[in-house]
Amino acid sequence: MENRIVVGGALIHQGRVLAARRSAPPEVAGYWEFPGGKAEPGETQEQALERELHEELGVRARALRQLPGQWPIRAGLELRIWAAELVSGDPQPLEDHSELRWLGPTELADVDWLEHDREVLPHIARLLAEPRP
Ligand SMILES: Nc1nc2c([nH]c(=O)n2[C@H]2C[C@H](O)[C@@H](COP(=O)(O)OP(=O)(O)OP(=O)(O)O)O2)c(=O)[nH]1
Repeated sequence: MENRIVVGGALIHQGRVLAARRSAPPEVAGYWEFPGGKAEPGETQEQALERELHEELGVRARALRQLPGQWPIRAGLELRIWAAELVSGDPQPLEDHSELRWLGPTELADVDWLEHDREVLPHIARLLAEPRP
């Protein structure tokens, strides 16, 4: 069976990134992640990410680029993390999350990330340091 991709979105807005605290399932509940989910068959990663961010947070977002790294989660499931930008809306924890936090460049280590997500934090720190238009 082909690997199914889980896309996590590092949603960036005004120099901060959104972290989301999972509410389920029990093995990951309480940990912080980049909101997202599984790509459906036929969907690109960008489409999956934009759909998931709309479903989970109620916002419109645009996928920007994939960050380095890919992590097997379990058999047949692999995580990729993308940078995304907020197009419109104010993120709300509509599904899967109990809490949301915008983190600035010096706050990235302030939440208890899922272990794979922790690995992309240096890339996120660099993105947040880029000058904004
Ligand atoms: N969404 C997301 N999942 C992550 C991240 N890091 C990480 O290890 N995971 C794991 C947790 C879950 O086991 C799996 C993703 O499942 P999910 O529950 O978000 O996917 P989904 O929304 O499509 O779920 P479902 O429709 O099948 O219920 O990947 C991350 O940054 N974002």
